[in-house]
Amino acid sequence: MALRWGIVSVGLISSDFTTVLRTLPRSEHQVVAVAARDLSRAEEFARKHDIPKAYGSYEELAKDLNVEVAYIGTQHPQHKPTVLLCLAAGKAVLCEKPMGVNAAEVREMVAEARSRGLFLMEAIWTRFFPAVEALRSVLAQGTLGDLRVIRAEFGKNLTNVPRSIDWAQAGGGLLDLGIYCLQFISMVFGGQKPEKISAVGRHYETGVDDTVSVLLQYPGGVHGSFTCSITAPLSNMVSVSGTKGLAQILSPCWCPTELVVKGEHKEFPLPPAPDKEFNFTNGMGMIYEAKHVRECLQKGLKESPVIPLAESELLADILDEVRKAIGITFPQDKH
Ligand SMILES: NC(=O)C1=CN([C@@H]2O[C@H](COP(=O)(O)OP(=O)(O)OC[C@H]3O[C@@H](n4cnc5c(N)ncnc54)[C@H](OP(=O)(O)O)[C@@H]3O)[C@@H](O)[C@H]2O)C=CC1
Ligand SMILES: O=C1OC[C@@H](O)[C@@H](O)[C@@H]1O
Repeated sequence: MALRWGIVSVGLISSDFTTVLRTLPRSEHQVVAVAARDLSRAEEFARKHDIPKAYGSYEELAKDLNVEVAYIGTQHPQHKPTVLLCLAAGKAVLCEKPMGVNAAEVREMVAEARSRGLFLMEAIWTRFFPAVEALRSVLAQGTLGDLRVIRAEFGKNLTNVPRSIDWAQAGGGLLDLGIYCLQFISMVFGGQKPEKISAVGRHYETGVDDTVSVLLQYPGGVHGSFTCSITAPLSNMVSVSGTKGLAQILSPCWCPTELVVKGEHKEFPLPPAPDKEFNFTNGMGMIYEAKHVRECLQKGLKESPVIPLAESELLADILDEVRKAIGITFPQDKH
């Protein structure tokens, strides 16, 4: 039975995700509706992607009984209201990262999903790439020995991307790029709560975070560190080091296809996407999370075992602490 998707908002990532869904067998995934704040834009998107139903409001899509799961592709501050809207209408939800602007928002969404017995997942698509699955396998086999340190970097000049420098839209590197680094560190250290968090960083002229470095001490004398930046290019790699060796996820670490383990290079090419256009790097890699959502729903799961809701809450808690440490507050923090 095909999983019936509704796409909420017609922006850049929504276009990429819809493109990916339409490469999948129609017997497994179908995009049945799309909604935007403006009907004409929704209709244009529907024409581009051959979607049967277009709405001029998210509310109308939420009421569409033919939609089983909503994909939330709005900008950060609009994630919570649209997630809550779709949950209230009984939809399963896949929400783009970061699911919330802060931990309070994430917890509100998680509580709502749990109270309604509905599936909710944060689209940390990185965790579903074969290269990252291979890293998890290497770690589980003890190939690196006793872990000592993990480092991650993600920096690119995003000052030409309006939402990235817009304080009102919760811009900056931490929520947008830093979350990728942090989720690697948290994954490697088993979703444990760090014992100590410290951070230094600079603000961009619009009040969002520009470049931030974070140090995280975990139980057992191990630690992780990351740097994210919206103005300076960084290596965009992840390294995991233990007493028996080093593993590296090569750039682009947030959507990787290459893993190096103790010097041995392994490639995990994306599925072919002939004549498909994407707005973002390795967009075809969203196929993995899309398949995962369907697998979860077929099993009757209410959350992903790969990116559990408690992990989304933990990531948000840590990012809150980092923002507080470097003096970045958003309007949502005042509630
Ligand atoms: N997984 C990944 O690889 C990626 C994830 N993302 C995530 O996806 C989300 C969207 O990013 P992206 O597609 O670049 O965003 P866009 O700039 O394309 O905006 C997405 C949608 O947000 C709505 N929107 C835009 N501006 C405003 C505003 N000021 N107030 C209210 N709503 C607004 C619009 O919805 P409407 O269409 O209804 O008008 C727009 O289409 C982000 O949270 C980002 O973190 C982004 C890129 C890659
Ligand atoms: O998640 C994303 O992918 C990498 C960057 O383009 C970032 O802005 C985007 O949100």
